[in-house]
Amino acid sequence: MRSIFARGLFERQVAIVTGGGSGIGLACARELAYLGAKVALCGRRADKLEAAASTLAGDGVPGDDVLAAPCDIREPEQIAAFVGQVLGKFGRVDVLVNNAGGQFPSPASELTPKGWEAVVRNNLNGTFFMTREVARRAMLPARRGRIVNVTASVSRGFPGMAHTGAARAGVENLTRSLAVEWAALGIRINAVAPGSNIRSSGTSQYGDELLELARRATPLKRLATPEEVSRLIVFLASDQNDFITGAVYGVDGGQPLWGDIWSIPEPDGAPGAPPDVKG
Ligand SMILES: CCCCCCCCC/C=C/C(=O)SCCNC(=O)CCNC(=O)[C@H](O)C(C)(C)COP(=O)(O)OP(=O)(O)OC[C@H]1O[C@@H](n2cnc3c(N)ncnc32)[C@H](O)[C@@H]1OP(=O)(O)O
Ligand SMILES: NC(=O)C1=CN([C@@H]2O[C@H](COP(=O)(O)OP(=O)(O)OC[C@H]3O[C@@H](n4cnc5c(N)ncnc54)[C@H](OP(=O)(O)O)[C@@H]3O)[C@@H](O)[C@H]2O)C=CC1
Repeated sequence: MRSIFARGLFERQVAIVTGGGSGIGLACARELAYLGAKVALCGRRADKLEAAASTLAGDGVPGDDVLAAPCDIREPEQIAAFVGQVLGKFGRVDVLVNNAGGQFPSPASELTPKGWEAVVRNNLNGTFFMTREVARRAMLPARRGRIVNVTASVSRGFPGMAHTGAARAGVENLTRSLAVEWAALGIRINAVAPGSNIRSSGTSQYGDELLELARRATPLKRLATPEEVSRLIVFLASDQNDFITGAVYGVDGGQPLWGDIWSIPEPDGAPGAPPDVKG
């Protein structure tokens, strides 16, 4: 089953999915296209985008309904050029899924200014500049639009990846601010926060061992698929969602509610054991 939603839900609509070349973004692009949207995908690597376009063609999506073009969301000029391409080809943007993102694990004390900035630009600045560009050039003039920001489950902090935790928390707060600023202008904006327990091209970079730790730390005791994240994004991106804005939803099997998500090494010199409290 490609979608739990009725075909035609996105008929005549145009959706941008950043990071649509793989994982959760590709699952969203496939589902949106299946439901009738014309889709525009971006990412940094052309080969991933070409493979994604072939996947969509294999799904039966007409080539004219797909635009896949490189764009590094850390670069505002590239964002402006990409949005220009989308408007040139399709003439409108109804849906924006800010899914592109990523980081690298590092103890906070080892993060260099360049490394910190790279990740904040990737996850916070890129999301804001893409949103601003699409809003100004398409959604605000049309007085309609649905934006979904894909963040990460950071409500308990993100030890071992403080840069991305801070950036994702920034996106969540941005989501609330824009929801109010643009409420009267026909735009709804929400965030979806996957746990570290989604089996995707993204988490495969961290290895099976970390995924197994995440599975065990998940009350539902399994990993999820990108499609299970996509269906919530797609609902929030649809016109059927009119009354939800400024919300952040976890798709995480209850993971933030219980136990260690993963272990990070004890810092040098830290006491290895809890204090003896016997009296
Ligand atoms: C703990 C438990 C975990 C547990 C982990 C479990 C988490 C699961 C939850 C999350 C899942 C996902 O997000 S899934 C998605 C995962 N996918 C990704 O993360 C891939 C995307 N990430 C990236 O592209 C990179 O991390 C990012 C930095 C953003 C962009 O990389 P680039 O190579 O373009 O970066 P550059 O601009 O060249 O590099 C800038 C600087 O960044 C730093 N830098 C870049 N890569 C680095 C690296 N691997 N290790 C150290 N430092 C690095 C260096 O200081 C670089 O400067 P120099 O030293 O001068 O070069
Ligand atoms: N899978 C999971 O469990 C979790 C995922 N997430 C988040 O969900 C989102 C999707 O992740 P997932 O599908 O798993 O992982 P992927 O790594 O498959 O997806 C990330 C996508 O973002 C693109 N991307 C990364 N940086 C940039 C950039 N600067 N400009 C444009 N595109 C970029 C990548 O393409 P390219 O390399 O070609 O640029 C890639 O297609 C990400 O934001 C991720 O951090 C959060 C928590 C958990």
